[in-house]
Amino acid sequence: MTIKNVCCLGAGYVGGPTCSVIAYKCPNIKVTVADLSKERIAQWNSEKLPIYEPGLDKIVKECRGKNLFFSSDVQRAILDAELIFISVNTPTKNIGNGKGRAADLKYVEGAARLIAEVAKSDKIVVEKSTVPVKAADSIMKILRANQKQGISYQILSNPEFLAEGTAINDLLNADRVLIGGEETPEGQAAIEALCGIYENWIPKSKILTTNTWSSELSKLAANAMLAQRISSINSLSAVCEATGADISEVAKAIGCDTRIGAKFLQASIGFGGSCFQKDILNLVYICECLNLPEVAQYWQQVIDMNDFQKTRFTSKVIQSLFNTVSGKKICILGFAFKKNTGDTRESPAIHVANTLLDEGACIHIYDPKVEESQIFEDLSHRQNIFVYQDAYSATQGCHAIVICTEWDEFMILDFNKIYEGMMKPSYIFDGRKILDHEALIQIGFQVQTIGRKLEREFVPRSWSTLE
Ligand SMILES: NC(=O)c1ccc[n+]([C@@H]2O[C@H](COP(=O)([O-])OP(=O)(O)OC[C@H]3O[C@@H](n4cnc5c(N)ncnc54)[C@H](O)[C@@H]3O)[C@@H](O)[C@H]2O)c1
Ligand SMILES: O=c1ccn([C@@H]2O[C@H](COP(=O)(O)OP(=O)(O)O[C@H]3O[C@H](CO)[C@@H](O)[C@H](O)[C@H]3O)[C@@H](O)[C@H]2O)c(=O)[nH]1
Repeated sequence: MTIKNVCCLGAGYVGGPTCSVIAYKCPNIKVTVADLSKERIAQWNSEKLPIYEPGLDKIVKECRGKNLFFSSDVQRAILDAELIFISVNTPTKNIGNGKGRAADLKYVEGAARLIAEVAKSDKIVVEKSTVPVKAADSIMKILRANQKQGISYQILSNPEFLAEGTAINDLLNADRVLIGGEETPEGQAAIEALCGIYENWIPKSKILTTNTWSSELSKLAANAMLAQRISSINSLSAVCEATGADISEVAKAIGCDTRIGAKFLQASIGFGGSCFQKDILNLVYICECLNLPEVAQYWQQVIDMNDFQKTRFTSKVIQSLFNTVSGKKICILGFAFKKNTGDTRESPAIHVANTLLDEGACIHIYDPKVEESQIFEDLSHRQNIFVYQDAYSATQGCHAIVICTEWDEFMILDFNKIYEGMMKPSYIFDGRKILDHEALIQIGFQVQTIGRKLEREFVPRSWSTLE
């Protein structure tokens, strides 16, 4: 079966880029991205897209109106499509059973019920959202319980592995595409149909097909393993700070072992983003439900270590500033959870800002891509927050700078100029290990970073030079 008409429910960080790339690579397929939010769809149809992702603008502008459409007419999109991606949000439940841990599947269920209500022909329904193992079973039950005569459904699991900031490259050059489905002839035919879409640009050898449950679990497992590496290296960064070892040197030394590999060993202020914490909590909850408490505790440690790292870093900032930040101006450079995105979900910068505000500090914030309104919303519209449009004005008159996101532009700032405008002693806390610490110390800064002791006696610049 060759698919000619695809729709995607959910025009978010996954649905938008994924379907744009499908449209771009498959000019013969009509792709409609549909969302219940009229506002989000209007943004996708405007000059300024709702998300910032390098390379996305070009692809959307090339395909939009040709074979790529953004629509809030969800019913129409479902009616016309042969294959439907469900790419809706699956946040952590915030009420009831499993509160704070289990994935909330209300939007997935809502999408399934909508398909059941509207569909008038056979549909392949593809789980793109990250879901607990066995979620496809629930979707199938809803669809089949509401099945109209003569209509049949196949459910596939096709988790998405893109990372924000590199989404387009990840989609164009995926390490692998994973498709799980039923082991029946109909299930296999549906898998073949979805493979047919990806084969337009992904080599066959990189398209893995499995049973549905392996596919669902692999997504949670991949995120848990990636986050575990970050927590492991962050735990060692604390040992480095206490001993004089340097975490960058340690990461390089262990990463050279091809069995370990160099990626995802960047010690940091802690991982953020909408996925890692949510998906590990989900895995922990599943393990508890399966009566596997030891396995649940094992993965819970990855999150506990991340919380420890965020708290440890923020405490260091406060302690270094003579154990009080009350009334001090502190500049946070970078508010997104990583560079090259405007996304702030679970950003460690939120933790840093809130803790400093609790201690009475006045916060100056600059991020190249995060909207001012988003920062105020993330910090619950608290007092003493000032958002700037560039790093120089944000740091002016501040006692300290805290680097929370590894934006490239922070590496090439004129720190001599920044130093002149700051209160003395001037502190920099580099939570991303991106700056030239030796050069900053030469300028006169007091510098602290992750995973490396940089203790220097405080000597103001004028005392240290013989004039
Ligand atoms: N953000 C990522 O980098 C990433 C990567 C891989 C997987 N995922 C997973 O993909 C899923 C989506 O994540 P996201 O970041 O794109 O979420 P998002 O919040 O950006 O977007 C979800 C969209 O779904 C819409 N929606 C909800 N119910 C709907 C319905 N019934 N019909 C149509 N639209 C509906 C919402 O209005 C929202 O715009 C999640 O399960 C997430 O875990 C995310
Ligand atoms: O060595 C590293 C790598 C990452 N991070 C941090 O970890 C977080 C997550 O980064 P990253 O994984 O690059 O971005 P995400 O967009 O959250 O992508 C993750 O989550 C997605 C959603 O499930 C998956 O699809 C991706 O494969 C997975 O990498 C960010 O705060 C990074 O700064 C580190 O601290 N050190």
